[in-house]
Amino acid sequence: MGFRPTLARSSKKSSTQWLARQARDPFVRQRNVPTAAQPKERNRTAADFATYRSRAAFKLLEIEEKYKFLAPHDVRVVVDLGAAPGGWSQVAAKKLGWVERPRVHQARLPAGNWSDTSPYADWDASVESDMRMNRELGRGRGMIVALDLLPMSPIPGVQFLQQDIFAPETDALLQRMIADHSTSGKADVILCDMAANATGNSSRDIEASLDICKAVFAFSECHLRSEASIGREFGGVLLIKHFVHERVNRFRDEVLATKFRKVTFAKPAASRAESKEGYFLCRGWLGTT
Ligand SMILES: C[S@@+](CC[C@H](N)C(=O)[O-])C[C@H]1O[C@@H](n2cnc3c(N)ncnc32)[C@H](O)[C@@H]1O
Repeated sequence: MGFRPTLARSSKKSSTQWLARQARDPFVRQRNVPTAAQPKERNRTAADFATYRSRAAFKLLEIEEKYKFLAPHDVRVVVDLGAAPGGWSQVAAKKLGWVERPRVHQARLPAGNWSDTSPYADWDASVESDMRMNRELGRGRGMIVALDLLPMSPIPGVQFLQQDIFAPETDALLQRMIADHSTSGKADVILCDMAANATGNSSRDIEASLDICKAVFAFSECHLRSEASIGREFGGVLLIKHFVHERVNRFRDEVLATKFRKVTFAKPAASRAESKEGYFLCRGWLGTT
């Protein structure tokens, strides 16, 4: 059913603003009115809006179109942290040459207490069948390793792990997934669009954003390809969402900027102006010395 602006009149101010914003949002309009006149956001076509699962996909597309860090042919393993519902994974898989078709694959860990006894048995079987299917499909180079707390429906070229980034076993599980697709055991690109639920308390929200940035940086320290580790000219890339704040900028200056050749701030047009989110694109991981 299409969006009805009359609803806004009987609502409170905040919901009125929300409804009006939804009405202007080309991604939402496309989803609500699939057969109506097709909107365009900058150079996006209606097909683009129909293709991706989230408006977040357009943020990654914009940053990627400008900096082309997924395009190089030696980018084969991309980790997508905070991936659900899957827009960024779709973009990354496409950039690696995967084509979305009805036949899909997905590696999922067994639910329940898999970590208590022999967590890897079922999983190994699932990864093996995944890889066989990839070979049969013969499409795309490399793999996207995606993680989220929430479930995510399958995308070709994407292996998904439903898990908390902060859980102690997550690192080892992601490491196994990366190693399955990379001879060096390292990821070429790490993406993080992860966000904790906003509390409305800005210092708590900043704290949560910093916690995520620190956890993802620690993960990158172990799993991102460096110039030395891989004998390539340019080290790996980390794209990380954050809430814009001077404390986070300090983290950029004191941590990110010392470990990457170049750190660039990005605020794509697809990110709402009123949102405090921004992205750090960190290129050229120098490695740990
Ligand atoms: C903005 S959404 C990501 C949208 C995604 N990039 C896309 O294009 O569809 C942020 C995601 O981070 C996930 N998330 C938040 N905290 C997390 C955590 N501790 N571990 C794993 N995922 C988390 C949320 O479940 C949510 O799906």
